[in-house]
Amino acid sequence: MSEPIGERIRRAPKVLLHDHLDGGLRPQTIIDLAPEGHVLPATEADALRQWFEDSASSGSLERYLETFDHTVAVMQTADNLRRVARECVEDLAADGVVYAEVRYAPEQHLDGGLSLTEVVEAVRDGFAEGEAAAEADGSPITVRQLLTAMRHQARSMEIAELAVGYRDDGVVGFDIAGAEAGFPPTRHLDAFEYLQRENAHFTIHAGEAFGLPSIWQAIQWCGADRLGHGVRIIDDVTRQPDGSVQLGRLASYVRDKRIPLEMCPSSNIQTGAAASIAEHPIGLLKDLRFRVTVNTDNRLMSGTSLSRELELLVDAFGYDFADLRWFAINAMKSAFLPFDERLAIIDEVIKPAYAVLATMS
Ligand SMILES: O=c1[nH]cnc2c1ncn2[C@@H]1O[C@H](CO)[C@@H](O)[C@H]1O
Ligand SMILES: [Zn+2]
Repeated sequence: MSEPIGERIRRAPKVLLHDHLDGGLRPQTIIDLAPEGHVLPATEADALRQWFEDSASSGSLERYLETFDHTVAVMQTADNLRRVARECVEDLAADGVVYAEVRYAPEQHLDGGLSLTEVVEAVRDGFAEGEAAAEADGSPITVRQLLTAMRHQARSMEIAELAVGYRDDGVVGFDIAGAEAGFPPTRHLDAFEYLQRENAHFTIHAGEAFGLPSIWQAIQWCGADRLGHGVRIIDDVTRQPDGSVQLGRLASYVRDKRIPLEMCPSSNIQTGAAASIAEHPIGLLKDLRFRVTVNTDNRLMSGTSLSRELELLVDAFGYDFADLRWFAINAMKSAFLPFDERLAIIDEVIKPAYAVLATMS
């Protein structure tokens, strides 16, 4: 009997560039670690899991982000951060992810008295523990940190400096996240200019809850290497009555320069950035050969995994393992890991595994 498609997708090596540490906790861990006096919306794991998914599905990014109060609250000590980081790596490895960049905002983890460097080191240690456990378990994975600054706050320069300070110690890049409307990327221009002078890498959440101006600023003012979501680039793509497709100047630039789009289908449906998986712009953008990658965003809030996101796309667009290989290689090419390490994963892990999978389809 042939193996179910979902199981084959899970076993295929996958690459994840956009996953929030504070958006991927196990419900039981939240219950275990909730501090005295913090009232959770549910005290049983399945009910809590459901609450996150329901509450994050309002159609508004702002309301979606409110759910993070309950995850960030349990990530305020070094022990807790280490556990959450270790479990994150274990969960990704079990899902067949071989390389991941996991992001979080260090400035949101200081309420228990930790310093910014203590936060980064606790996550680093948890990732290392998770990598060791996955290796022992026969599912090796490499995980690196992206440090996020919250776009409504004013600590981006400090967080950019932190990212550069830890660039040889598990941190490969920088990001800004949070409510997009009203908080344009140029608000943090000094941080982006600093990172460019330091030859450092960064991605920017843009084109999710706000449209083309946000994407344009992220690329042309701030110099983003990648776009977090970037889904609204579709507003600069026009289908003519004869069925042909025309790209505007910005969309052309993004495609010509091979700027990676970190697309997160389920998350986009929950925040209203896309109507359904079948109508998600990823279908057309992939056909047009944009540098598309597939991501989870927040596994807890979306009740998802990278395998599940891919399976949804397989169902909606009829993708096969050649397409999944293309996504994995696109993502690995777009990673902030040094080139030689990226190449090693592509040549030694991804290509051999998909060569076997292709013969099975
Ligand atoms: O899709 C998103 N768009 C914008 N911000 C987000 C998204 N998902 C999570 N965060 C924000 O990023 C912080 C650090 O991980 C989270 O606390 C959340 O506020
Ligand atoms: Zn995100």
